[in-house]
Amino acid sequence: MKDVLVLTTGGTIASTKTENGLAPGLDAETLIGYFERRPGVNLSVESVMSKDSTNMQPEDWLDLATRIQQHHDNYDAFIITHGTDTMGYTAAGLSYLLYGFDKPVVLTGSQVPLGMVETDAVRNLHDALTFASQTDLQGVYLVFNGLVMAGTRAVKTKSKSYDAFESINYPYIASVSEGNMVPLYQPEPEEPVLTPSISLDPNVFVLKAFPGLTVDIFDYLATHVHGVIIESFGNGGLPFERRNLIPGIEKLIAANIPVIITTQILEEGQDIYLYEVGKKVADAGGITAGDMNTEAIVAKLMWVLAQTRELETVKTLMQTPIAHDLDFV
Ligand SMILES: NC(=O)C[C@H](N)C(=O)O
Repeated sequence: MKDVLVLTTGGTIASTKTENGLAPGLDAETLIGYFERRPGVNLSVESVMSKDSTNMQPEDWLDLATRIQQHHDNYDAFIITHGTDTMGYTAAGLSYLLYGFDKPVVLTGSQVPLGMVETDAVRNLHDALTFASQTDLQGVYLVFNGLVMAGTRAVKTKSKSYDAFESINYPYIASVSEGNMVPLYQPEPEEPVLTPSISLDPNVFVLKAFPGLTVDIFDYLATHVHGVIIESFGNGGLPFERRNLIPGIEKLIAANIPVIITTQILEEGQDIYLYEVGKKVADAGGITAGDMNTEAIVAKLMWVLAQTRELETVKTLMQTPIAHDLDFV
């Protein structure tokens, strides 16, 4: 018998029409009624919160991770129903917070609420249950529209279609349909090298570069945040002519604030030394995030900063592959 705990958090999957637009309203017992009963699977449910995932913040990831850790011995697998808008962030956040967790944790949700004829929720619930109850894999995964993705690699790329999520820079783990799972990729086992830690420092900032960005924003960042993520251009470049941003990076490093460099380009990661515009960023102390996505970098940096603010250690941890988040830097 497999004991599976469903944790509900809200999202479109649990939403109903209100005079203010769609909002979560479906209670956990009603939601669990939509799962089909399967021989050998015992389902329990716990309502954690009832939020549009837009309102979910790092404290909510901590709440979920703590509960899952507390329930570790009582269940074989966990399913979290969640809004799609920030599900990629929560999946990444839980991947770090539950570092070394030896059971599957599966997030799912829907683009159309349960109870509407065209809903994708029933399918996603069934598929999440199929994967959660059949897989031998451990750690955090996201199941959507028949595909299973690593929690650190799932990015929402469509705002309305059923195939809302893509696995970025990493193969899909499995496909799921009508109770059957077809494994597509066996993730490399990762040697546990770190101590698990359920803590976060949410004091980070994501800065998206654009032509015309001026360096003065760095003065504010240097005195207000503990870590900065810059979504640079292309392979990791930032301008060094006219509105030169390089002194801004140097200022942050001098203030002991790590500067993580990622790219606005969704696929294929970056190669920071390929161009002069990237090498200057690296020489100024920018820490390349390789092929990690922004969702994973945000969550990882919060997790790392809660453990250390020592720049070299932050760099080492950020560039250590965790939960399949990173293939190269
Ligand atoms: N499809 C969804 O779930 C979107 C919703 N706004 C949410 O993230 O909660």
